[in-house]
Order: sequence, then C-alpha cells, then structure tokens
Amino acid sequence: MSIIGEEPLPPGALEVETLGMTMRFGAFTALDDVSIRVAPGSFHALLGENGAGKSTLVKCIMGFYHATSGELLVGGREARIADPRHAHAMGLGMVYQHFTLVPSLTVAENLVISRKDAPAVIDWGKERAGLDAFMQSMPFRVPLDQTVARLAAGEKQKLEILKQLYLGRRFLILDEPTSVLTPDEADEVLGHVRALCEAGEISVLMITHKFREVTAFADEVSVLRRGKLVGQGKVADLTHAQMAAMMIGAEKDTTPAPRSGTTGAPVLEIDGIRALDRSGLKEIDIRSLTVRAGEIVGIAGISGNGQMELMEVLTGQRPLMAGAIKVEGAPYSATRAEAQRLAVRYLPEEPLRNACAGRMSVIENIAFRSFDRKGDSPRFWTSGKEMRARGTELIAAFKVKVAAPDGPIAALSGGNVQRAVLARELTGAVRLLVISNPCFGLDFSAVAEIRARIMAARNAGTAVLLMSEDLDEVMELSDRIVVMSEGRISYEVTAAQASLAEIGHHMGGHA
Ligand SMILES: Nc1ncnc2c1ncn2[C@@H]1O[C@H](COP(=O)(O)OP(=O)(O)OP(=O)(O)O)[C@@H](O)[C@H]1O
Repeated sequence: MSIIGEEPLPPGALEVETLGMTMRFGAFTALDDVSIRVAPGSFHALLGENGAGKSTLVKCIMGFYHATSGELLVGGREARIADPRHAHAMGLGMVYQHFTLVPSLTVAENLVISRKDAPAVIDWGKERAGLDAFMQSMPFRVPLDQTVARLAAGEKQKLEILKQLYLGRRFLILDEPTSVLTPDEADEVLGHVRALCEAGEISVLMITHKFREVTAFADEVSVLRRGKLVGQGKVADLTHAQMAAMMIGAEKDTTPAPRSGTTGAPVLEIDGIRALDRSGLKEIDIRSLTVRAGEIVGIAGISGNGQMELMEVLTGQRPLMAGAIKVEGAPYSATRAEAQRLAVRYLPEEPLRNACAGRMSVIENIAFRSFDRKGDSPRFWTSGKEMRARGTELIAAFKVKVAAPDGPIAALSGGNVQRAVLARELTGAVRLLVISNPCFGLDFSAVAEIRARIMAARNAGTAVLLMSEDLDEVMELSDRIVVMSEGRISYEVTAAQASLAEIGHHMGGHA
C-alpha cells in the first residue's frame, strides 16, 4: 500500500472514492471506468443486476483484485492497496451476507481472535476490561459471554458490524447484509448502521437488491449496469421505479405468471421419515407430506429448523433412519437413474457448491443432466457440438450473463450461477421440482423471471416443493404452506387461508 501524503488520516468516518476504475478479465470488461464517491459519514447504496459488476468493484476497493486501471482515493489521498490486509490497515472493512464468526466461541473470544495482534496467550483480565469498555462505548451491544451459535441471525450480523468497529474500520462495505435476516432484524441492524453514519463514525457502501432498504436507510445511490455506472443520485430524489429503470435499462421486466390448471395425483409422498440433523444430536421427523401434480407446497420456517436436512434427504445426501419416500408411487432414494427416470429436478442452496462443478465450463455444467442421453435413450459418446448448441440456447433463454460460455462456471456472478442451474433443472418435462431459496441473491428482474418459470412449471403439471426463508416468496408462489419448526411440520394451511401473522407465530415455535 502506498498513500501519497505523510500525515495520518483524520479520525472518524472515511471518505472513499474510485476514479475511472476499470477491471478486465481477459477480453471481458467487468468494470468500465467507474467513478463513485462515498462521502464521509454517508450511507451509499450500490445497485445493479446480477453480473453488473458490484462485487468486482468492491473487491477492487478491498484489494482482492487489482484494477486494470483507475485510482482509489481514501480520505482524499491516492491509495494503492496491495491486498485485503492493507485495506484493513487503512480502516476499510467488509461485512458479508454469510457470517464469518466462529460459532463455538463466545462473542468476546470472537472479537479478540479477530485482531491481527491477538496474543498467543490471552490475558483475559486485561482483555475483558478493554472489551467491556468497547461495548459500553457502542450504540448497540451483543452479550460478550454468549456463544455465537446461540445468537439469532440479527444478533450475529450486529456482532459482525461491531467486530469491524472493534478492529478500527471506518469505511464498511456491506455485501447484501440482510439476506439471512428477518425484515425486523434487517431494519434493526440497518438502523444501527445508519446511526453510526450519522454520528460520523463510519461511511458505508452497501450492495443490496432491496429497494426498500435503499429508500429507508441510504442517502445516496449508485447504479451499475454491465460494468458501467449508469446512474447516481440522492435517494430522496429517486423513486423505486426510477432506480429499477436505471438497473435494467431498456430491457423488459417480467410480469408475474398467473396461476392456472388443476391439482392432480400425488407425486411426492413422504411418510414417517426420520434423519439426524447436522449436529448429529437432534432429528428431523416428518410424519407426512404430500405434493401433488400442479401444486406448489411451500415450506416456511426460520433457517436451521431442519429444512436443509430435508433437502439433503430428498437429494440422497443424508441417510434415512426410518420412513419412506415415494415419487409417483415408486420408492425413491434419489439416485441419478431414479431422478432421470422419474424426472425429478433440484435447485439446492448454494448452487455453486452443491449443484455445479466450479472449474468446468458453463456449457458443461448445463449439460450435466443430458450429456449421456439422446432423447429418452442412453448415449454412449457425448456430442460437443450438440452440447454447445443446447447450452448456448439455454444461456440465452435464461439470460445467463456469461463472458465466455467455455469459461469456468465459478467465474460467473452469484446470481448467474443460480440462473445457469435453473436453466438445467427446469428444462424438459419435470415431474417433481425440489427447490431451496431459488431467488437468494437475485436482482428484482431475475426474481420475477425465476418465479414466473416456477409458476409456469406448476401450471404445466410439475409438483413443486419450495423451501424458502423468504416468507413473501412462499406466500406468493404456494398453493399450500407448511411451517417447519425444530425438524417437524408444525402447521399446515392452504394459501387461500394463510395469514402472515399466524405463519410467523408458528415459525417462532409458538404453536
Ligand atoms: N475472476 C473472474 N474471472 C472472470 N470473470 C469474472 C470474474 N469475476 C467476475 N467476473 C465476471 O464479471 C461480471 C461481473 O461480476 P460481479 O460478480 O462483479 O457481478 P455482481 O454485480 O456482483 O453480481 P451478483 O449480484 O450476481 O453478485 C460477471 O459477468 C462475472 O462473470
């Protein structure tokens, strides 16, 4: 790192500015001449569709990438950041959508070990006094002796922010910080962040897809589209429609798909299944759950109540201790041959990890279901030409933004990995679709498009089991809603009779 000028930076919130920042990956320009100024003490939102270049911009600021050209100014002075450690030393920090805390340690332990100068042998007497004083000086607190695993999601995100302040960071990048929080938790956390900005403690650049959060908490917004800065302004002067128009440009938004058709025979039948949960200490126990043809059954619940384990059972990744699963009346153990024969498809959580081979190309990943089939028959050698033609078609149909279809799928932005997997899983006749948080991290137009595709599959007779932490999504898509709490189904209601308050009540375990 080098900073032009010798004097130390002034205390309090930092000003950070990019000047003509450009980042190329080979021939592809992910970021094109972007200049954004985050004024000291301001709360600046960064909007853009999936693949627009938001992560690339913040990775350039934090030193994960070295911009191909352009400058970074920190506190008004030129900074050349060699790597994230240098960024940290300058007071720049980052908070992610997923937590980076050690669950088995206490809040106090997490704070102390996060320090670069944490001693090998910790003098807890001394540290404790320092931590108490630090917590007292903060506008919000998290109990120091609590084990992180026992904190609710909102508390964990508060701790992530406190950790940044404890480490002396004065400019924070928040990367979709409320994705795993309930709306109330999100408002609380962002309210605290806003107060810290107003107090002149920090400046914030927040990546988000939620217009509501931008309007409620940010003062300025910058919008990226295809790597370029296409709009900027004071939040107070902009409507959601104007922000959306900047994001998608001339592209047309998808209108919600209407519900049509009738419900048919049971496709998925779950009968008395039991399996251990991730901790190995508790069980999930689903007495009975049926999903019929042409029906979407939504599973609502706070994450960590067994949804992930149920998904693992249904994808054959977690052994059953008891019970049976049937698809179209036949026993189902989720082998590839069974999934193929019964046309069962999945979109698991974290698709890059759970549904892709990251180093293989986008085209190859899209071909996983079909490379060894020709129509209904097996194929004994693969056809690169057909695979490419089909892959290219699906990339266009699902609007997957790829720099190079032959490049590794891991190089795609998060939202585009999601689209590529959906392109694969939603193509052809699908009898049963099992999906988990299908719109996590997607921009609003992608959300509308993906939900429309799920609805279209349902209208065409697919049975859909939808697990989602987004209650609005469950309410919008489902014909029937069940609530999972502590590994069990604690409540069931038809969409027509569903009330948000009642579902929320059961989600909280207050049956
Ligand atoms: N290491 C890399 N190699 C090649 N291309 C990359 C790399 N990192 C990002 N890209 C490309 O740059 C573009 C911008 O990606 P980026 O991750 O910045 O988007 P984003 O706006 O953060 O999207 P999302 O909302 O989906 O997270 C994408 O087309 C992506 O494929």
